[in-house]
Amino acid sequence: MKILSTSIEDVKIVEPKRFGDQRGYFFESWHRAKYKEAGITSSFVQDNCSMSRYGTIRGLHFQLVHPQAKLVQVLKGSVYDVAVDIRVGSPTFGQWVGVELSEENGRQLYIPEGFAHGFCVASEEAVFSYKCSDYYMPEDEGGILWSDPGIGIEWPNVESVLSDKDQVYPCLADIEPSRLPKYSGSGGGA
Ligand SMILES: Cc1cn([C@H]2C[C@H](O)[C@@H](COP(=O)(O)OP(=O)(O)O[C@H]3O[C@H](C)C(=O)[C@H](O)[C@H]3O)O2)c(=O)[nH]c1=O
Repeated sequence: MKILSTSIEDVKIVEPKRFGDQRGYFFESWHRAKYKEAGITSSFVQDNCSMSRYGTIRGLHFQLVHPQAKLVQVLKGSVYDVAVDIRVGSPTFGQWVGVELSEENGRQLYIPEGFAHGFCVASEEAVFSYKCSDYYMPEDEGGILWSDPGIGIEWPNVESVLSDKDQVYPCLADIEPSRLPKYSGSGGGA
């Protein structure tokens, strides 16, 4: 397994070792001891899976009181995956990381607590699978507009297919700081 840094400390790209043979391929998608040794110490409690068609954008979502660190990957297809640092007080507050995740590149992205997360589907369909370090709490969910000009995410040029709620989230600058997670120093789970 390889761990790659990104422009935001604590957001890591993980490249699990893939074993290919005449049947196809195998890789370990999670291994607590090996990931801990690599600095990813979150204890995940919920796995999610979604399938989305070309052009879908899901996000930017976060939970406030029950923040979720995530280990995300694409099992089929390809997405442009984005993590935005929304931790009040963070030196990289408002900055974002975008990474292509695909079945082909086999990459995972580790996103610590305190980030807004979203992705855009660049293939005909994408099956997106991820681990969360806290349970889904709909009443605790917040969101930021995917096209927030103050963040300036460079999404790939695709039609944007969004849920009703994802179309009306506020921009980061319009959210009360008390409604955003707080920065508690680097190493938030990574
Ligand atoms: C997230 C979630 C959703 N649901 C139910 C609630 C809705 O009836 C349905 C679809 O939910 P939603 O439209 O919020 O799904 P996404 O837009 O894929 O949300 C996710 O999108 C971005 C990319 C994320 O990182 C979050 O994990 C999550 O917010 O699944 C559940 O039952 N459990 C869950 O954990």
